[in-house]
Amino acid sequence: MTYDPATLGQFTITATDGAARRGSLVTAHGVVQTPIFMPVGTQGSVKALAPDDLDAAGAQIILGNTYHLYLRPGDDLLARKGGLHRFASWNKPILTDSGGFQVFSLKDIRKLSEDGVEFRSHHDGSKHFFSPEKVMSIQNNIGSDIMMVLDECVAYGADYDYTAKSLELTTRWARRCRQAHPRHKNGQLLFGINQGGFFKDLRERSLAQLAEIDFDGFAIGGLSVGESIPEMYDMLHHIAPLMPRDTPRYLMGVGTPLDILEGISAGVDMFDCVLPTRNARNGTLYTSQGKVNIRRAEYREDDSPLDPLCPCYACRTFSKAYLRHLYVAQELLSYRLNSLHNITFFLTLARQAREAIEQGRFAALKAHYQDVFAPAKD
Ligand SMILES: CNc1nc2c(CCc3ccc(C(F)(F)F)cc3)c3[nH]c(N)nc(=O)c3cc2[nH]1
Ligand SMILES: [Zn+2]
Repeated sequence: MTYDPATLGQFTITATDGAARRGSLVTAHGVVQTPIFMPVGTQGSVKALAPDDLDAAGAQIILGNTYHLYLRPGDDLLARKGGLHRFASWNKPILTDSGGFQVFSLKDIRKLSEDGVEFRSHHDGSKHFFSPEKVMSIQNNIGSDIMMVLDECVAYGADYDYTAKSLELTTRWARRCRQAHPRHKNGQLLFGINQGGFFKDLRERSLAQLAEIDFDGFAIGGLSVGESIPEMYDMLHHIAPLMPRDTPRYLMGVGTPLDILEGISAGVDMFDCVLPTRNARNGTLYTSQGKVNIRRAEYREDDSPLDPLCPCYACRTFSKAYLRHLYVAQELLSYRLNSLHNITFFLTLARQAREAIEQGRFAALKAHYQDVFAPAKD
């Protein structure tokens, strides 16, 4: 790819509406417009969708995972194939998570030390070790445009002392990642990850420590880990405004349409979530009129499109009755069409947010969707 080292990593805010920001981030594989939703492609593919589907849906950047890609096909193989962009024929930006969260989600098959984390592969039980330097090397081999530092995402409910110790380790690891990956080496940006659990003073301490390190952006980690919505929103609104203003803010693993709009209202710029593709596979579809469970018998003879306002191929071409049939018949086409629709919905939501911020009507957009997705009044 060709990029201009002078502008690489530049984040420009072109409009604000309250704390919400409309911006753009220069990466080696193109400029990313924010606020943005990033489809999750754990193993180098957004499940059931091909790059041309993602292009058609308006995806600007996809996510990959160090943990999964290291285990299979192997970051050394990816390096030999010219990196993940070429291997997966995706020529737009890629962000890779460091693998920290995935390893810590493996529960007891891992051991934590100052130097890193030892874990067993969920494929064959073989032993592996991730140090900050190792995950930087893996992400170099993957060739992602945005790399994440190795961090410890403490479990929901971790006590103050454990959380305080953990954030210090995460900061030391962040420094080692920075040292291992010189600024913008082969066009790759590096984001720090804020931790500190649900303790506001620890969150501020983590942020103060990370802000001293030269990062291209900052993520909020340790949320969407099983806490209640009010707990997540409370911490989100506390910490987001305290993060550096002139670099992107990424809220990891969030979230539902309403969570994303809440995050944008707090000043967050980047989001990722597995919901669109995961829920597509269980028939839960997001539409401009609310959630539709395509399995329901009421759609058996429904000739109307899934979402009359949606421009996606599934909504332009098929009826609810057919989409329901595919799901019930467990046809593979059901995964593809439902995933295409849900990804289009989340990307459209982000585009509508960008336009609303430019026009100073973000609060109205948020209120509209709060009505659309209000919990069913029983
Ligand atoms: C769902 N909740 C959640 N997800 C979280 C994630 C994963 C985000 C992610 C990134 C890439 C992929 C890929 F599959 F597309 F690759 C999948 C998921 C976190 N990641 C790190 N590093 N620290 C955190 O503290 C953290 C907290 C997280 N809460
Ligand atoms: Zn659609």
